[in-house]
Amino acid sequence: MKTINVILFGIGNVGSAIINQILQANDQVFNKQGFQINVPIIVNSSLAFYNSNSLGHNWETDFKNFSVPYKIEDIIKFVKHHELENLVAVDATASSNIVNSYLLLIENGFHIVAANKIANSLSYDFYAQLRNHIKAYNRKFYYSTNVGAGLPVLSTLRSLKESGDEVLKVRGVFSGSLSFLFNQLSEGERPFSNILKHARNLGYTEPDPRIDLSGQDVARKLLIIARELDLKFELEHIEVQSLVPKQLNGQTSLEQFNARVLELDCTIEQFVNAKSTNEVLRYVAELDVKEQQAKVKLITVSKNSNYGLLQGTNNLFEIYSKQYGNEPVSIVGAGAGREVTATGVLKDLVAIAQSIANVQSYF
Ligand SMILES: NC(=O)C1=CN([C@@H]2O[C@H](COP(=O)(O)OP(=O)(O)OC[C@H]3O[C@@H](n4cnc5c(N)ncnc54)[C@H](O)[C@@H]3O)[C@@H](O)[C@H]2O)C=CC1
Ligand SMILES: N[C@@H](CC=O)C(=O)O
Repeated sequence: MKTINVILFGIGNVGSAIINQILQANDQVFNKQGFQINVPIIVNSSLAFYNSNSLGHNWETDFKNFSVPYKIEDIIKFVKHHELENLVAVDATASSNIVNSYLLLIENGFHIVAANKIANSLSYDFYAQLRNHIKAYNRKFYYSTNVGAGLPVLSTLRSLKESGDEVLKVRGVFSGSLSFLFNQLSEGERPFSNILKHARNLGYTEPDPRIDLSGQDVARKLLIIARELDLKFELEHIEVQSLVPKQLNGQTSLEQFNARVLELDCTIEQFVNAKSTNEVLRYVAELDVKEQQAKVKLITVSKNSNYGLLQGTNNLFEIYSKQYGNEPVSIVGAGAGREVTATGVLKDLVAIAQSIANVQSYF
């Protein structure tokens, strides 16, 4: 039986769901494939809980009672002292702090699985350096949840490219929280700021929802798609329409933004008033590969269109390619949420575990 040792950075919405799904899957699924996943260390922004075997179902109490301040060097010292093998650092934070340690972790034997999009949306130089490091140290870097949460978007793009097809355009609704916000808004019951609060409580938005509202989260996803298609784009290449009111745009703290969130309603009201009754608002992204153009903007669509019919946190990815012609490959499904994202992270972990345990995967 092979053991995969996951060091989990971030125990919020996604991180906590990852732990619970691992604990459930080990006995029911993973052991039958010849491996199990242990989680000997979990950390948040300041504290770490160490357990050289693995967490139990009472991990939250253990964390509360026994976690201690840490530095990344302490994590590395611990795994070496306990001779832990098959190490995977899982980044379930929204912080660049851990990203700054990726290269050091790789040098110390860690594979990387990231829900955090920051690493893949920094400069192209870092994007290339990270991949060179992964190759040089014979590690794996998986990040399927960077685009579309648990949806098979990046794997579909990769398989089209590797089978010789040519992706010409990718467009759609790439934000789960903004999908939820605008399809709830079209119900006409509640103000935008109230729906935003609900989206945050449900774990759909980024820790700072301005990352969603400003279009930065969608721009990161579009950038990651562009780079998967070998376009050496920078974030600046992407034209982004921000929904954050100008007076709140970047000059305020998160606390000040939260205190003034009602001002968001006035901004959104202008867009609502400008559309016709049989239209709804959708926040869309579009990459034109040939024209090398990438845009993120708010548009109006017919209520009865495939965009207008999106519900919940559903994303829509339309992938236009040479072989598929005018009918795109379409991927629709939940684009945010702690459980679907954790499932996406587990898919990445299982891919690493299967390669270590020499398990034949059918896809
Ligand atoms: N929530 C969702 O539906 C999806 C989230 N993601 C990504 O997953 C990541 C986490 O999202 P959530 O769990 O919703 O956020 P969250 O705010 O619920 O959890 C973030 C966790 O990271 C910890 N953290 C912050 N800074 C840290 C640091 N320097 N070192 C270690 N831990 C640190 C926080 O203490 C918290 O436990 C984000 O990057 C997000 O973009 C990706 C797809 C979907
Ligand atoms: N905040 C993001 C989470 C998934 O990437 C979103 O709303 O899509």
